Amino acid sequence: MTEPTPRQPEPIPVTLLTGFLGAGKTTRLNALLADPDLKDTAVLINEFGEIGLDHLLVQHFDDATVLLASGCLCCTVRGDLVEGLEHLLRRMDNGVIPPFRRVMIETTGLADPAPILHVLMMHPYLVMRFRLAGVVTVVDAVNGLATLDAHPEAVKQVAIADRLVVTKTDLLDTPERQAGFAALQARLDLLAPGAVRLDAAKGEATPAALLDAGLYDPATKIPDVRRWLNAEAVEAAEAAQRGHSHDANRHDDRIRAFTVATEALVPAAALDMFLELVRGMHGDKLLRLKGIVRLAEDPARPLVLHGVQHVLHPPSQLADWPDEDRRTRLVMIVRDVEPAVIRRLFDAFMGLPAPDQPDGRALTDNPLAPATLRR
Ligand SMILES: Nc1nc2c(ncn2[C@@H]2O[C@H](COP(=O)(O)OP(=O)(O)OP(=O)(O)O)[C@@H](O)[C@H]2O)c(=O)[nH]1
Repeated sequence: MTEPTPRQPEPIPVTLLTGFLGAGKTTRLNALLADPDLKDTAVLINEFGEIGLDHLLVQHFDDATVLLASGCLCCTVRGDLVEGLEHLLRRMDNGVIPPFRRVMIETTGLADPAPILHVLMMHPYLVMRFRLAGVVTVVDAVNGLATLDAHPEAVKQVAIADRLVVTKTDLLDTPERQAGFAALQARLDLLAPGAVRLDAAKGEATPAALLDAGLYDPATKIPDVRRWLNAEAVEAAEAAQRGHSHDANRHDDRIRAFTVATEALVPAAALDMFLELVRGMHGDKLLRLKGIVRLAEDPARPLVLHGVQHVLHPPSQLADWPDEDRRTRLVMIVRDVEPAVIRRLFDAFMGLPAPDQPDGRALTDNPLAPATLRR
């Protein structure tokens, strides 16, 4: 008789809380952790900010709190993060700390969030035990505009957000500040059209609104693709931007959010080649990719894609389509690359080459190209 395979525990949702220096991350974290529903949350903090976590909460979460080294940028943080997450799991699995139901990671204000997301997407063990529940970016209503102008990392933090929390709107007490805030809102529309925006001062940044930005509806555990992709908002923003000229000197004007959609079935090999090429040629410019794909080989079970720069989360398949919309839809956020270039590439791999374009010709006239693409 064969031993029953032990059931894999449900992956634990992880929320990444980011935002520029002084934007209000720790204040938000404190407010969230005060909610009784979040009492079994483990917290990883990149460094303690000036106001720190509320004293009682630090005590309360002491066993489940890991203070990461204060080295703030990219690679140095990766090892600490892996170690921090493994440490938490080990202590939970051994019964040293009570089980936690979610993890929140607060980055430093200067952090590029991509390497942190990479850990959650490609670590062979952690990827099985944790799932990304979303990126929450905090933006200061008063200083946000100047910060976006001066700091490309702040632009990136905003561009990859699933949720944007605007703080300090209570300080918009002069016409200048109000005008600055209106300009900030326009920038956020352009940079992160798919991110739901919440005003902290109006009490909108509730745990429910912030913490479950992942694919699965937390209440029903059913995938909610429409809400997760929010492709409609990205399409609407793209339409609104069409025809506008851009000042190429501004960091965020080089960022574009766009969608690629098709009714056609997508052959797995064509999708693989498309993704390989996009990651190979434009990986560092691909800030974020989310998508759902109707595979030719298995059209009834949609494939879910999620990537940040060169790194793609191992794709997963849903048991069924969650709603009537069965189109393949990809939402991409790119920097310094024209959406048209990516779209042409997608069409070329889908067997819809544009013969007047070098991209299309290179694929269709190339004797080494797969037979399905040759004319
Ligand atoms: N008026 C007002 N002040 C706020 C709000 N949110 C945060 N603050 C204040 O802004 C300052 C910075 O907030 P923090 O929560 O420390 O910001 P942070 O992003 O964690 O800062 P760093 O850790 O330095 O990156 C603190 O003095 C907060 O009290 C808000 O919505 N309104």
